[in-house]
Amino acid sequence: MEGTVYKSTGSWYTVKTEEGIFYECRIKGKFRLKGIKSTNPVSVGDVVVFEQDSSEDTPQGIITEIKDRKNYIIRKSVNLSKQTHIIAANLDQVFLLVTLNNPPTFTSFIDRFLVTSEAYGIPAILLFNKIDTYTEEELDEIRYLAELYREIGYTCIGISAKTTKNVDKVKELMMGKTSMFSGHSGVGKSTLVNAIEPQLDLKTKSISSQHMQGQHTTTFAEMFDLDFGAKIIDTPGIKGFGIVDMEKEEIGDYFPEFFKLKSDCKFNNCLHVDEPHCAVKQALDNNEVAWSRYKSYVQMLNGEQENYRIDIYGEK
Ligand SMILES: Nc1nc2c(ncn2[C@@H]2O[C@H](COP(=O)(O)OP(=O)(O)OP(=O)(O)O)[C@@H](O)[C@H]2O)c(=O)[nH]1
Ligand SMILES: [Zn+2]
Repeated sequence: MEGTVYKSTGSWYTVKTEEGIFYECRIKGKFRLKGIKSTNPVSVGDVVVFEQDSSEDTPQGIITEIKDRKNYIIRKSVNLSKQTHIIAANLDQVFLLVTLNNPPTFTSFIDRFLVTSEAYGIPAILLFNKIDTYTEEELDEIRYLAELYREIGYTCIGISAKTTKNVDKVKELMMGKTSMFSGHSGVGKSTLVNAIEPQLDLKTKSISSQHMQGQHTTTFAEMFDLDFGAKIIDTPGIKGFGIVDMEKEEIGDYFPEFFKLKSDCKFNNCLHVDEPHCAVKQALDNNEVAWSRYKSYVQMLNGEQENYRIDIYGEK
């Protein structure tokens, strides 16, 4: 039988079949996954093959195979430094909630998030939340940012989770897909999920309480079916989008507007810093590339671990 993992609690996995039946499954033996040392072989969002265990009253099964993932997000395991924990797999898209203030979301954070999503291969959408609270000046800033990121190719929507302004547009984008919401604490993730599906009572609040963070508690992601034919993956206690180790030469490739120009740089391994005849720097001088983006890029390039390798889960 085949199904999708909706929940994992360490040794048991809740798997839903296409017929809509939930099975509690375990893993037989050890799964080796190419290239990643993971503390959990199977994660929420995985499509798995399992054998039904007919000896039990409640539907149970044994997972025998994991189908290839189209993508996955990870976090470093806290105590086992070389190990990673796969938080979720097979996401169709991720929404980043952004607010200008309360809390402030800086472009460096947005850019780091977008680079990570590019590296993961997960399309990202920017939701500028709390538009009901902004002054005309602040709205101008939002419009400026939205235009900047639209130009690069990212979908941007101004919303109010509180008044439900444009929440229907978010739902439209979610239909038929598996999504995740990210953003700093207080940007309105729970409020938005509530506006989208009031019946759904996410545990985000209780589990993500501050004292749990930073400890080596394992956070269990969970997938939920929404009434209008969408799925969301909730990751209690996880605010960010994880870590991707990347080489300096790769970083520029995850800035889509830089990547487009790269073939016009004189050197094919151009880092767009001091090299002569660099198309990115040229575009920057012509105001065709945003300074804030270039600044984020240089920050990430200059590598200080905290700039891009930082584990932004549970960030404060
Ligand atoms: N005015 C206004 N307030 C909002 C909006 N969205 C959320 N809020 C408020 O912002 C505060 C934080 O919202 P939450 O939904 O708890 O934020 P969160 O992102 O889930 O926060 P964490 O659970 O800490 O990650 C709450 O007081 C909400 O009522 C909005 O669109 N407009
Ligand atoms: Zn260059």
